[in-house]
Amino acid sequence: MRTSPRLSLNNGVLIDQLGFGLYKVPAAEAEGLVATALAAGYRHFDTAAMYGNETGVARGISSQLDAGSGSGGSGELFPPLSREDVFVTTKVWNDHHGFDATLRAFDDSMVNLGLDYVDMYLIHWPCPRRGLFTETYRALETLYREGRVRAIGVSNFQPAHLDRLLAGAEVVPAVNQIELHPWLQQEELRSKHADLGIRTEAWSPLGRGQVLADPVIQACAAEHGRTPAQVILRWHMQLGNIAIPKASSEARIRENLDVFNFELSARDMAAINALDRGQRTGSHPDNVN
Ligand SMILES: NC(=O)C1=CN([C@@H]2O[C@H](COP(=O)(O)OP(=O)(O)OC[C@H]3O[C@@H](n4cnc5c(N)ncnc54)[C@H](OP(=O)(O)O)[C@@H]3O)[C@@H](O)[C@H]2O)C=CC1
Ligand SMILES: O=C(O)C(=O)[C@@H](O)[C@H](O)C(=O)CO
Repeated sequence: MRTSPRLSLNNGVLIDQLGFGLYKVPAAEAEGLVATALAAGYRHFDTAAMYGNETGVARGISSQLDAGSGSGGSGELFPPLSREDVFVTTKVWNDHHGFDATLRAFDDSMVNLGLDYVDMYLIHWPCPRRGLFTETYRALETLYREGRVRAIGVSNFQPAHLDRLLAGAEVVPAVNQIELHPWLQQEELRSKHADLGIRTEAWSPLGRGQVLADPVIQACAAEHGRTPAQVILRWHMQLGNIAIPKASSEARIRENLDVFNFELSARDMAAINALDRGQRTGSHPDNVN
């Protein structure tokens, strides 16, 4: 059964607020991890052409389609999982910017994923020096109008990139997927997204694991009898972010989804909000081309 609540995107499409990220997961391992995550209750998967694992993600999903979607081995019977229950995001990589190249990249991703449609297609990075993201986005709008993708959006867009995109766009991006965790809280972007009706999606929501050691997070976890990962993911949920943590073991996969039965107080939220130090674990979007 689905565990995460769903949020409505700006076109009414629903997305699970907590999904599963697949960066640096080899295709052969993706199959097993996706199957494990589905059995645990995840229904939202974040991949990309650049991750090289779309075929493994597809195999993991199809291994569970029409199978009982058990949520914990209790022997209960659940309805079979169908394609419509699963939300799959993939992304066009930087070397396929441009209208025709993006349409070709999308076709390749569809073949890899073996799907009739993709739930969400994103521009992975704006690549400002290539100067092609508006043209790339026109290809996404075409795919959206053709019904091949249910929602389109961007990733790693800075405020100026969004302004430039929106000046010529017909479809407001459904999400901007950005690096976001307690050490990099992206307040300016979050408030711009809220004004524009764009959902904020947090990549590296655990700061690639680095933020787990933060003493404030550790103290909060001890106080609630939770793990540091659960505290950080709960913080994301209470802020209204979509978050896509990656994990490599069944125990962590389940732990990260088990965040919907406790609440951080206003004091906890304020203490975590005070941890922002503008610290990236990945590249600055202006430097990726
Ligand atoms: N659009 C973009 O440009 C980007 C998108 N992404 C997306 O975001 C996803 C998540 O980001 P990612 O960079 O993977 O980083 P995360 O913040 O999700 O952290 C993942 C790291 O935390 C560890 N971890 C996960 N859960 C736990 C836990 N419960 N306890 C202890 N350690 C834990 C993992 O270890 P282990 O794996 O060993 O379990 C891994 O080392 C990616 O997989 C990808 O889908 C990421 C980067 C850029
Ligand atoms: O994971 C992704 O989707 C990425 O694009 C990156 O992790 C990226 O390659 C990066 O952060 C490099 O610093």
